[in-house]
Amino acid sequence: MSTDTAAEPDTSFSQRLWREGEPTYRQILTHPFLLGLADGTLPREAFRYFVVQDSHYLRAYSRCLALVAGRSPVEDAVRTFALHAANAVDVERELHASLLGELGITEADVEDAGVAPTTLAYTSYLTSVCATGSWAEGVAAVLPCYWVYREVGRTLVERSSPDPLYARWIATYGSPEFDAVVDQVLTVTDALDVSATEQARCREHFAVTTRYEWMFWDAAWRQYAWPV
Ligand SMILES: Cc1ncc(CN)c(N)n1
Repeated sequence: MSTDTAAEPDTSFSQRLWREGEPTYRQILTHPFLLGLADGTLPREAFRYFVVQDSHYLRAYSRCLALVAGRSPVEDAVRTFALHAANAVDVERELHASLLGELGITEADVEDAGVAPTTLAYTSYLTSVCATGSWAEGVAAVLPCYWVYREVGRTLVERSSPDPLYARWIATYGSPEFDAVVDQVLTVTDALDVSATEQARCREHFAVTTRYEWMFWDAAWRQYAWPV
C-alpha cells in the first residue's frame, strides 16, 4: 500500500480524494443551476444547453472509461469499467434520449450545437489523464463524474422538483441503481495500490475534475459559447 497510508490508517483513499473536492462540492450544491433545477425555476434554455452538452460529454466519457478498463492491472476492475463504459453510460443515454425528445431536440441539433468550450476542456483533460497518466490517475480523474452526481442526486431526490423533466433527471442520479454503480467504483478506488507521489497526482486530478463539474453546470447556466 502507499507510503503515506500509515499516517492516516482510518481514512480510505476515496475519502482522502473527496476532501480535495469538498470545497468545490459545497459550491456545487448552491449553484443557481441546481437550485433552479430543484425549485423548478431553471430556465428551459439552460437545461437544453446542459442536455445537449452532456450528450457530447458522455461520448467522450465512455471512451475514457474504456481506456481506464483497458489499462487496469486488476481483472475485476477491467470488468467494472468496461461494463460501465457500455451499460452505465447507456442508462444516462436513455435519460438523454427521453429528455432530448421532450425538449424537441434532434440528434442533428446536438451535432449542430457542437462541443462548447467547457465540455471540450473537461473531456480533453479527462482523455489526456486516462490515456497518458497511470491507471490510478485515470480512476481518480473519472471518479467525480460518478460521485459528485450521486451526492447531488441524494441531496435533491427527497424534495425532487415541481418540474417533471427536472424531477426525472434528479431521480436518475438519486436512484439505488446509480448508487450501486458508484459503490463499485469506490471499491476499486479503495483497493488502489498507490505510492505517495502518485496519490498526490490523483488528488490533483480529483480536485480538477470536481471543479470541471461545477464549471459544466455554470456553463449551462450562462449558456457559455465560443467567444470567437
Ligand atoms: C458533466 C457530467 N458529469 C457527470 C455526469 C454523471 N455521470 C454527467 N452525466 N455529466
